[in-house]
Amino acid sequence: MTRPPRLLVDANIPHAQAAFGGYGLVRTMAGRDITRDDLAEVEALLVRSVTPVDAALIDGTPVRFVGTATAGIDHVDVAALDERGIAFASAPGSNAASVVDYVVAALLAVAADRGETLDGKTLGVVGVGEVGGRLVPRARALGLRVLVSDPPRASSGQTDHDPLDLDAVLAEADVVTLHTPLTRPGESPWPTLGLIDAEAASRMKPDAWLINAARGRVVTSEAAATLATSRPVVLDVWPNEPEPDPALVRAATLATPHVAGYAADAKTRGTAMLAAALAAWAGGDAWTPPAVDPIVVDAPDLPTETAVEQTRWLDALARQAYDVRADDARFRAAMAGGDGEARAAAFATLRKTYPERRELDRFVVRGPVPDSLRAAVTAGLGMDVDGLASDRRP
Ligand SMILES: NC(=O)c1ccc[n+]([C@@H]2O[C@H](COP(=O)([O-])OP(=O)(O)OC[C@H]3O[C@@H](n4cnc5c(N)ncnc54)[C@H](O)[C@@H]3O)[C@@H](O)[C@H]2O)c1
Ligand SMILES: O=C(O)[C@H](O)[C@H](O)COP(=O)(O)O
Repeated sequence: MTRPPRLLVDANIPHAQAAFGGYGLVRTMAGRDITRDDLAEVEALLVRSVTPVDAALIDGTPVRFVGTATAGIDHVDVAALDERGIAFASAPGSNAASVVDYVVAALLAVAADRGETLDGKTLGVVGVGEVGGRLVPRARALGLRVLVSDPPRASSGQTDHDPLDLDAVLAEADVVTLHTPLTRPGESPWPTLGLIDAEAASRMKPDAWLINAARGRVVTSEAAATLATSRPVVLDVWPNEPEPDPALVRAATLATPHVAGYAADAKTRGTAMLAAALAAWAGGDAWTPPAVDPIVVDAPDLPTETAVEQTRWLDALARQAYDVRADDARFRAAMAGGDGEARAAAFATLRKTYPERRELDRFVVRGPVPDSLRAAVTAGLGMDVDGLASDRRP
């Protein structure tokens, strides 16, 4: 009797048994701990971003399929897999809506806490793929003027966003938000490793905010630290994960442990994309994720006369669905003490035990939404304002 295929799956990939169990025996383990020895009998390896997959990991193992339930693939040596005829799949766009929610929540939180409005600010979006491309219309609906930079897309005529070069965006943006992959020199004509270094940072407006929810090393530690002394800096990703520099965590305005893409819907979508790829490769039926019900949030009972009040109102609505300040508080507390090893363990634990969060477009608003804010709620936050219309009070 031939033995069934074996699959090794990162324990942070949800629904693993339901989605992959039909293909063989599923074993799960912490992604950071996976070694070559663990793959001795494994045909399919399913990881997230914390498992470097290269020749050293897979050579001498029976692995024939590698999947990563993530958008970023900088942890996978795709050329090495190609050379060995190993099938590869990732989950492009699976968590884009979740990252956009994170950026929107952070923009509103920082503006509201500073008594500012987003209305009329210029947002510079660096990288307009799955995340950046979806962020553009949502930011515009929140009243931001948007400039974009994406040389790879510009050079292939792939964007309708009228891209500028990075310098032009840095010179004009009030907020710069990064949504590029991490690429090293030689991997791309436009490598992003250290894209925002001290020199690039010095070309930003003196009070321009920086948001990095892409990869930590797209910004140098030096640039991040310098910028954080003089303006809001929001960091979800860190140059040396899982051991971020505690001084940089303290200096950041909002600091989170690489969870921008961690909405439950996004993780489930990543699993479903890998299940579909596995079905196409091995044959079989793709897994269908369970349906989810909409969730009700209440229209805040706050004034909306001025632009600053409107930003506060939107922030109060958004944080009922996703509270980025709570993520920040948990992370800050966890990074406040202990040595590097303890902080690395805490970083992993925060991610493993991340509370259930839903994408903003799963929410329906109960109560009156002022006409002046309707577009910001529906197109900016992505929430439904009509789903409970019959419940609305005059
Ligand atoms: N924090 C998180 O939880 C999280 C979640 C998802 C993705 N990410 C990161 O964000 C990155 C972007 O995600 P995505 O889904 O939008 O990827 P994507 O591949 O769809 O888009 C990336 C875009 O960046 C552009 N780009 C490449 N080099 C550039 C450069 N030098 N300057 C400007 N633009 C450049 C590409 O042309 C592309 O349009 C991922 O590669 C991943 O590393 C982080
Ligand atoms: O690239 C991605 O998709 C994200 O960075 C991803 O959400 C990171 O989460 P991890 O794979 O580390 O669990």
